[in-house]
Amino acid sequence: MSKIIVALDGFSSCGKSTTAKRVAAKLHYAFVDTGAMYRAVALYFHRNQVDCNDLNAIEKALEEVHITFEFNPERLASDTYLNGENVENEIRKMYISDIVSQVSAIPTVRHAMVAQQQKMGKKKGVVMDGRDVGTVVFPNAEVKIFMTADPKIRAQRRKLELMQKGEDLPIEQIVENLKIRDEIDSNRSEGPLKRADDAIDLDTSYKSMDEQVAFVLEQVRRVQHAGK
Ligand SMILES: Nc1ncnc2c1ncn2[C@@H]1O[C@H](COP(=O)(O)OP(=O)(O)OP(=O)(O)O)[C@@H](O)[C@H]1O
Ligand SMILES: Nc1ccn([C@@H]2O[C@H](COP(=O)(O)O)[C@@H](O)[C@H]2O)c(=O)n1
Repeated sequence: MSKIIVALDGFSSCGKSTTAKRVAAKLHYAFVDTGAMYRAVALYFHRNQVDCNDLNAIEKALEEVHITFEFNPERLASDTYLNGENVENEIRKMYISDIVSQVSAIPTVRHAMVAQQQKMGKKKGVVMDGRDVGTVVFPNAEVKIFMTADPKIRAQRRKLELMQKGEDLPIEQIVENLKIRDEIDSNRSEGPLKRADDAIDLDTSYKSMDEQVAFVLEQVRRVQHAGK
């Protein structure tokens, strides 16, 4: 069976990454969490006080940012590394969620990340999740899914996840963060969050994780059988 590209885009906290991870494992494909890349850049900018309005400083900083993924056998998933440091936990914290959309809206940042993502998917056999995978990174991806979910359900799921990681935040703060991020992500000039015309919709509000994964796998099988 020839390898394809599976693009999962959509709003924050709809279940893109967890679904993509499981689909990739089932297909023996690579999984790329593009959000983790933007979060790692945001962490670097935060730590080094990079001025988001200073193009020279941004370009210089991006030369210093090296993002890699390494499989963690304890989590059975890949951890994100920034210049050799495991930043997987740090980039998921709320202070990064609060700044990442400002950083990811900078065109120079997007150009650098998109180029890396395109390299990662060059040989196909990849499941990639994000906001612009089916529109900008791989407009010819064989399977494109656009994920949505009720904002209250998304916030509740994220609250539970953060609690499990030791961050107990009021639901209102999480709702606000998701709302602001979706707004900035949808309205930026470069690579905005947008449903590709040929994407298939998946509303995860009342779906189980298994159902989500099965839905995506069904689309993959359909495309693979059609192309045989
Ligand atoms: N169908 C589901 N039922 C219950 N919980 C779910 C479901 N789908 C996803 N979740 C949970 O919701 C949370 C958010 O999921 P996930 O991180 O995959 O979303 P995402 O779309 O990748 O978010 P983001 O874009 O913010 O990274 C996770 O804790 C995940 O386990
Ligand atoms: N393709 C992408 C992926 C993500 N972003 C930005 O990163 C933020 C964090 O992403 P998560 O998937 O971890 O929530 C997101 O809010 C976007 O600002 C992006 O721009 N493009």
